[in-house]
Amino acid sequence: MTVLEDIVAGVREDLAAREDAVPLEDVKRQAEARTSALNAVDALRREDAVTVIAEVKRSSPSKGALAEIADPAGLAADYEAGGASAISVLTERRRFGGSLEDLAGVRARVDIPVLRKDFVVAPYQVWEARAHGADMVLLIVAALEQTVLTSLVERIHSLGMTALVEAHTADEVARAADAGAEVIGVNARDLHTLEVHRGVFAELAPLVPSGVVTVAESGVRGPHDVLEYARSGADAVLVGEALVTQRDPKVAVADMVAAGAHPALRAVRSR
Ligand SMILES: O=P(O)(O)OC[C@@H](O)[C@@H](O)c1c[nH]c2ccccc12
Repeated sequence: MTVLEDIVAGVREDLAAREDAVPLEDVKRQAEARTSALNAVDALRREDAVTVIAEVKRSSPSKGALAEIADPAGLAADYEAGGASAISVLTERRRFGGSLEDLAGVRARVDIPVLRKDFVVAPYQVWEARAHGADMVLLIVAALEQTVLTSLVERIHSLGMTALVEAHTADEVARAADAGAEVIGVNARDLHTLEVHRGVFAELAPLVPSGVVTVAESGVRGPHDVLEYARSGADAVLVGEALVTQRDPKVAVADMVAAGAHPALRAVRSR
């Protein structure tokens, strides 16, 4: 069993328990009571700069515990103040220490789009995301059959949200595009082995259809990596570990945002 398969098995067990506890009809009612989702595509695509999606993540399967994060909403507010364009909230419990409460708390605190970062395999989780205020939902191509992927993208879009569809190979980029993704993430981390190869982004970014927002995920250590991903064609970068482990996350985000707005990038981005 790969790491990804192991995580998804745990997610399915937790999902079954929630489905028993809260009927889908109730989740739908909560989702419908929410104000409309924010437009994540507009927030992430900027003519003149690479945008930063800052992540709330307590631990990870590769590194174990990263940060306590007693106040996820406060951390997200710091990210927003530092200039982040969106917030990613891990809601997976077993390996990442997250929850849907974290998501709702962050949503209540910031005015920028919020991503539910989890291993979404069923429509129930998409309704849950909206019920807890998500504007964006992550879908991992490697974890989903194509028909399921396509129907989840449609469900996310029909609820007014944006799907961030994550790929790690050329074939997965093609599948993400075929599924109707408006935002495609290239994850430098292989979720089967957890190895990070930053070069994967530069290799795959040219395969993302024009007009689709391109997100570079994982492995950003600081502003220089933001610049590097930007030069390789990223519209946005998604950063977790390098932010949650900083003493001053607001300053850390601001430094990355500044790197993404570097004047030298304008020439690259206008090509
Ligand atoms: O902490 P990093 O290396 O900055 O990575 C952030 C993000 O890309 C990573 O958390 C991630 C990317 N895809 C995922 C899928 C599930 C869980 C987590 C992830």
